[in-house]
Amino acid sequence: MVKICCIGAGYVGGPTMAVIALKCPKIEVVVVDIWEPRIKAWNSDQLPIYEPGLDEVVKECRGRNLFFSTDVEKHVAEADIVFVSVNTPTKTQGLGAGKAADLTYWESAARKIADVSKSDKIVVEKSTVPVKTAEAIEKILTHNSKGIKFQILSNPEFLAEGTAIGDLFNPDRVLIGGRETPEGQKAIQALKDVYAHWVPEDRILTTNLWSAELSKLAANAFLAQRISSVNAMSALCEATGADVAEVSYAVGKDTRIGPKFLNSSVGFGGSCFQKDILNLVYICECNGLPEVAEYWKQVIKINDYQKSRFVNRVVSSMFNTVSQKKIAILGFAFKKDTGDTRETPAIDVCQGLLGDKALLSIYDPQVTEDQIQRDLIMKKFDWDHPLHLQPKSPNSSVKQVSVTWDAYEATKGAHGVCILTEWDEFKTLDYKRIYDNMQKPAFVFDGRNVVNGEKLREIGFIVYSIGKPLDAWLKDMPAIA
Ligand SMILES: NC(=O)C1=CN([C@@H]2O[C@H](COP(=O)(O)OP(=O)(O)OC[C@H]3O[C@@H](n4cnc5c(N)ncnc54)[C@H](O)[C@@H]3O)[C@@H](O)[C@H]2O)C=CC1
Ligand SMILES: O=C(O)[C@H]1O[C@H](OP(=O)(O)OP(=O)(O)OC[C@H]2O[C@@H](n3ccc(=O)[nH]c3=O)[C@H](O)[C@@H]2O)[C@H](O)[C@@H](O)[C@@H]1O
Repeated sequence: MVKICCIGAGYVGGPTMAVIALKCPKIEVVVVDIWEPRIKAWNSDQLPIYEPGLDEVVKECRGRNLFFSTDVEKHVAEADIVFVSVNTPTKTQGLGAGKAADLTYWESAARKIADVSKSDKIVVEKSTVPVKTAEAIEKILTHNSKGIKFQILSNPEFLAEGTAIGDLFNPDRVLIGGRETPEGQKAIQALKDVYAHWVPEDRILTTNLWSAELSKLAANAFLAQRISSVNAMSALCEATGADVAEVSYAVGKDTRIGPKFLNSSVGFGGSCFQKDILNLVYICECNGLPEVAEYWKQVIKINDYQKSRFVNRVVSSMFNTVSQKKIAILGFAFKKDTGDTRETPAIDVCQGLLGDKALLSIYDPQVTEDQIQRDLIMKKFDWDHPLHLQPKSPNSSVKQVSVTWDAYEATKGAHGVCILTEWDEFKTLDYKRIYDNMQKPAFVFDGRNVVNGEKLREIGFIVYSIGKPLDAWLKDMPAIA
């Protein structure tokens, strides 16, 4: 029986390995992590991450050929294929701080593999890493390997949160990069055989190591670039009376451009887009390519601009001050169908409003008060370290913030409502009831274009929708970005 071990039981390691176990009943899959509570949760009925469809997959194979354990050494030693899916955060200190990937966790995983291995192994980079990481990992492994042979493969993951199970069941492609030697090709074939249990052969792409590593950074940069492009257009739409949804639709009808990933928003979030682009920028700078670095940096700059533009719009519309005004925040996760708040635009928007002394009342169907308070206090990039290794936040909370489990409670007595995540339930709230319980004039700032602006205007709201023609009220109170 082929044995797979995955180091890192997070948003990628957990779902990916669960699907491999489901599709390959004859392969034993063990997911290991140093973070005990997380492994405990994987072994319970309350999985550590919320992901539609994940519970069913785990239930079917946990205990059969899928296991979760903290015994990293034992399971790495026994495995034929070791996936590494640990954190690769942005460095917060030292050389490359604020841009370069922090490979501390990767290096520690690689050293562990080298230390405990007694047989040859295929080591698979599942984490997103800088191009050329495999070379460094090879050095660590071969340096300590006591004659044991390791083959390194790059097999980046392209799943998106909220749709992870569907993405894993039916991937656009599986990418495997390896050495062009006979041993490298043999390792590629072994991993191909795993995916071939359910992925059609023409969707399994094989490349050299560096192409695979770089393709992952490139794919995220291209995706984020589309959002920044449409968000840049949204500002121009507001200035000219064009409607960004109509522009996106018309542009996306060109088959060369395509319709996906053209939704204007308050900004992209999530654990990877910003981190991976910063990493790309750093790699370009290190390779003496400042123009290329500048080009990609602009994707982040527009994203930051979009978030601050939104805050400015809120404040300027409300007579240039939100001091002591209750503002309801609907949605805190970085997108719908996930409880993940890593790099969510809601953090920047809330911090912006708090900077203007607003009182925030936050509701998200999947995010706890504890998480929200931690996010609002935490320093940039600290969030991307394993929870038990994150710097302890001061034992305090942001006093001007309250968190509720009910949208109507959050909006009661508020001057304004900001919609920051596109949860489906926000489309069907009783906005008349919300309006009746708010201060007047009552504002809705829709950062995801989920509500029907016309209907809300009929109720009496002043409505701002990203990239849509502006209400007369908003035109009279221009926001300075
Ligand atoms: N979250 C996502 O949707 C995607 C993430 N990625 C990439 O996958 C990688 C992992 O991301 P996530 O799963 O989101 O991170 P995560 O933070 O949810 O999980 C990483 C896990 O690795 C564990 N870990 C760290 N060092 C360890 C060590 N030495 N030994 C054992 N366990 C260790 C941590 O305790 C943590 O549970 C990152 O490189 C990320 O860029 C790639 C595609 C999608
Ligand atoms: O490397 C990663 O971590 C992953 O990053 C993204 O996945 P994810 O961040 O989970 O979610 P997305 O659906 O890409 O959304 C990212 C952000 O962009 C925003 N977005 C997305 C699409 C759009 O049209 N407009 C828009 O503002 C979302 O609301 C969200 O805040 C990529 O889509 C995955 O392919 C990749 O594997």
